[in-house]
Amino acid sequence: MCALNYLHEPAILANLRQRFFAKMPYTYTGEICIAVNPYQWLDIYNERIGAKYGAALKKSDLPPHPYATSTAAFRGLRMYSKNQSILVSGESGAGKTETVKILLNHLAAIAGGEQGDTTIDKVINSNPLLESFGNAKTVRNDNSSRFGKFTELQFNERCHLVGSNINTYLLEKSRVVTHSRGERSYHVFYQLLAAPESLKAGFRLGHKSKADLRYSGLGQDATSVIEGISDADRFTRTNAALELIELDKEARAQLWGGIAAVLHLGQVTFDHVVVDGHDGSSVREQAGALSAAAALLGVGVKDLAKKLTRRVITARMESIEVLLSVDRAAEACDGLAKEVYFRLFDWLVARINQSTNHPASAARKVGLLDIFGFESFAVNSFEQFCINYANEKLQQKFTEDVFKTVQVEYASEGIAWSHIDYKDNASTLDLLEAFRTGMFALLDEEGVLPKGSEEAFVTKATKAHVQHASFLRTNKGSGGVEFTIRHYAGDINYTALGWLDKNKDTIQDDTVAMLRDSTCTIVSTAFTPLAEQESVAGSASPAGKGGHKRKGSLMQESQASKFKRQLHGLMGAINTTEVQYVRCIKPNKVKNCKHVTCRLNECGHMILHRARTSDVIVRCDINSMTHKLQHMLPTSTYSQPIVPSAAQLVCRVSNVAM
Ligand SMILES: Nc1ncnc2c1ncn2[C@@H]1O[C@H](COP(=O)(O)OP(=O)(O)OP(=O)(O)O)[C@@H](O)[C@H]1O
Repeated sequence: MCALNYLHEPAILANLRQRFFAKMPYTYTGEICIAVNPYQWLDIYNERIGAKYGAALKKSDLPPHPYATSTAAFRGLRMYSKNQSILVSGESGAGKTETVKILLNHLAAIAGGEQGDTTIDKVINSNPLLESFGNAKTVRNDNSSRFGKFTELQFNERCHLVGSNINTYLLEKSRVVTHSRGERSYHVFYQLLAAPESLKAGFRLGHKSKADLRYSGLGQDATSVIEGISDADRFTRTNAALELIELDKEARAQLWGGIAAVLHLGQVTFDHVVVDGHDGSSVREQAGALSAAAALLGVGVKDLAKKLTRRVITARMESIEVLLSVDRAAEACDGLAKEVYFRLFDWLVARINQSTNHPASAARKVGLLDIFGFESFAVNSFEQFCINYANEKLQQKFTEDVFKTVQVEYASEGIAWSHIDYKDNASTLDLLEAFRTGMFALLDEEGVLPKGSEEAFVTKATKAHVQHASFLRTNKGSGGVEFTIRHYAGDINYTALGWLDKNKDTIQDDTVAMLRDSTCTIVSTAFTPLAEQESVAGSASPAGKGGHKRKGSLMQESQASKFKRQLHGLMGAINTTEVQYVRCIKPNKVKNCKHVTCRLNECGHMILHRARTSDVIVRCDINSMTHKLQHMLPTSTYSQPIVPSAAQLVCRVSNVAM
């Protein structure tokens, strides 16, 4: 990119586009590797090519490739004993997860393992295993990771790969109970339902298919099948991977039992009842869904029914039971299903770590970050707020690394340089995370008030930040719960509806206690606070060696505080390392290799546009538009501007040779 005659947006786009069609998906911008998802498996990932990159003396000797990034990280490790991180970013479907796998496989190949050690196999196979539990089909990606992941690869003194430790972030809980049309829930549900009938019968799912069950059957149509993937085959693969991380038959049965229990919870329905003159609800136990869920979770059926239809409120040392309406009971049931799934996922991550994490032999580390990109939807909720906060943090790190350090270095070495103007997002971050007055703190504060509301949260935030350049109150609709944050990548309008509940998002303490006392070891461990697990580390307890922290609900940490804490931990870990960047770009929305439609936004971020095959939509500065288009596409004709605005212009360019 740096070798281009004109380094401006259209030239960057044209370069990437040309290379994409020439089957060269990778391009360097300085040290950064830009990866345009090729949407076809090119013959550029194999041992021979990997070895060539591993042995290359100079990066420029070979075409751009993520292998060069992993090689640079490995060299930093071996020659300078410096821990490394590779941060892979991009929007959903841009290719982050596949890129991380390419990097991981290459690092494993060039480092090698100790003779007879099966750790490398476990480390590599833990990826598809986690994908089964944490990935789902979405409209944007057939295998979309619904969580963030930081994998620390551990190397010994001889730089052999000896272990790994995974930290995960923000699993999308809501997907367990609902998903949009054309999407699916987590892969494991479909894998279990495609398992042999004899096995399914053991989980009381005999002759049940995905369409028969509420959680897996939502929005069923032709798109709920993933092209080229057999759920039955994947079930076998997932089981083999569970075996590889040393989960015995009993533990595997318990884990699948937990997944089946979630599906059964989705089938539980409630009837209206009157108890002592008060309205309440009771479980309609026709199809045996509740008893199946209770048996698989290892709890009493009466106890479970009670937890779903009543709530215990403690005030001034006194506990009273409140009956739940049919709607509230159904919500409690969905809440339980989400929490069980979330805790099982967390348990699995810890179990993988138990099998692969060898901190005592880890002299050095390479961290691989695969985290959700910036999100902007028609309605942006709490999840987008957290995700975009994470992206602000990473952007700050990126800015510091790329611009600040270069400037400081140049100045200290007395090299003449012209001032580089870049957007510093420190004040936006302050708005979000400041102690007491930051948006997260205000949300937490509102959440503990007896009569707290989202409207009051937005009103308080407006009062506190009315002067802040990155905060805008949006006064339209939604009962005063809208506000806008001026992020580095653009303005995002948030709707705070339901945020107080989402921020708590825990089930009742007495329900946690019931599951902690489960006769099923995995369920019981999953609901036991980490500190307690450590003192009773048993065969199904992953706490012994895992670096994964799990908190008991009794600690009542809000989701926002937990995510903030995790993110600070992540940034702390990254800050102690030398960082390499891979920026992934999605070339089109139709997930194919013959199409590219993209634009850069004001901050230089690639954004998609739906367009006809022969169209390219270009967004650029109004003043230099003509010059840029002519430079970029000299043989094409372009139409009159279709969306003029003060600062920008979007126009459609036709007749572009493919
Ligand atoms: N290097 C590659 N070669 C060929 N196809 C690829 C490559 N990278 C990604 N793909 C294709 O793109 C799809 C989406 O990639 P991937 O799952 O890595 O995206 P992602 O950025 O991790 O998305 P999400 O944020 O939704 O998890 C893959 O399932 C695969 O079909």
